[in-house]
Amino acid sequence: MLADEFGREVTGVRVSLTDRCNFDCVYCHNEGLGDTRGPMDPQDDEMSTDDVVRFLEVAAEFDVDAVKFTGGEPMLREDLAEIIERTPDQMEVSLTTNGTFLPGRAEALVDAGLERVNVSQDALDPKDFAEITKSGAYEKVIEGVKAALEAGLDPVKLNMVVFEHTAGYVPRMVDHVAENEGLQLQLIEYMPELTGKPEWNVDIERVHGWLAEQADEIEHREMHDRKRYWVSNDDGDGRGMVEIVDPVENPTFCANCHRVRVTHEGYLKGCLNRNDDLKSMGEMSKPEIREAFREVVANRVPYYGEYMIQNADGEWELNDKYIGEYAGI
Ligand SMILES: Nc1nc2c(ncn2[C@@H]2O[C@H](COP(=O)(O)OP(=O)(O)OP(=O)(O)O)[C@@H](O)[C@H]2O)c(=O)[nH]1
Ligand SMILES: C[S@@+](CC[C@H](N)C(=O)[O-])C[C@H]1O[C@@H](n2cnc3c(N)ncnc32)[C@H](O)[C@@H]1O
Ligand code: SF4
Ligand code: SF4
Repeated sequence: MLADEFGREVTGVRVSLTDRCNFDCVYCHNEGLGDTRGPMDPQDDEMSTDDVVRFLEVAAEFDVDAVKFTGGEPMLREDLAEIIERTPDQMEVSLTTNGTFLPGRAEALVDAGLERVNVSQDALDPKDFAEITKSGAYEKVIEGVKAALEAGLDPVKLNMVVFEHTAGYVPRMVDHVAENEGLQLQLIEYMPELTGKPEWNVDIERVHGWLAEQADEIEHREMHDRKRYWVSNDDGDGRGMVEIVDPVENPTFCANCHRVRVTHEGYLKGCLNRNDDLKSMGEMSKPEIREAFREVVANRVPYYGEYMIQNADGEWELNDKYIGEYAGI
């Protein structure tokens, strides 16, 4: 297994299969690569099925045991089932999707080897949903969640970004997962770095505080040291798990970051928040990909805590050490 100089072993990879999307969510960071707006048809810049599989085979050689497929909207890839089918057996396969294409396709993905799915659902109301996603596909997403549960995906996590437009929904979403078996809720701290709208920020500590009051039990997940709150519904006959993903200015989160990313164009990337460490796999052979993977892992640094450090006033700023060396400025 490969580890960086901060002792962070790389156990997972996060592969973006496309930057195309049928939604236009107001907050979207597109995995650190900007805009998803553009043509819906397959694009020449996307990794081919063979490119994705070749990379996964190399990652498996380094004992990587989990892959997350994401995007853009990964289900726009017609070859998704084939990619999953050809993913090395040792890897747990999960998918993050907006859910609209799950109806009619969830079962085939499970047959191919998909084990878990996260579906982005930021509201429980079609009007609010449309405002956030710029799409009227609310019913399709609800159908998608149902299809995922019926296909046996376990758990089905609902992803909700907590920001100005959604913060008021948190209690209803928590009840919703407590009342519906098979669902879990993942509350994602809004990342303003990549959207340029700091005014939408919500203090995630307040959400932690509220959940701590509601919870029967609190756990820590190994990945990112994320907190998980187990909450019962009002009638006491249902219980749901709520996980908080709170990476912003959180050195503990970064210290427990064990994944390398791959962009849809086949660039290896050591950190979501950085684009100055990209390494193209282009036409590389397997031995060359092995070398590139080693190099990207070796150059990984915890973003908050090393790449960005706190000054005397407690503000985060770029560590001088990386100016020029990585940041290219
Ligand atoms: N900054 C940062 N954000 C992350 C990281 N991992 C997840 N996130 C945020 O959380 C969002 C949701 O992640 P998902 O793809 O649903 O899944 P996950 O939380 O990574 O993994 P699972 O919970 O195991 O399914 C991502 O799109 C990011 O916004 C990370 O390592 N760094
Ligand atoms: C980029 S999307 C790609 C997968 C798929 N299209 C979807 O929406 O689930 C992956 C996740 O990133 C989250 N996300 C996007 N922009 C974000 C931001 N600015 N802050 C926090 N999370 C964000 C979304 O909510 C979604 O759950
Ligand atoms: S569905 Fe996912 S990729 Fe598409 S715009 Fe929304 S968050 Fe971004
Ligand atoms: S180092 Fe920190 S910001 Fe970068 S991907 Fe890992 S957890 Fe996210």
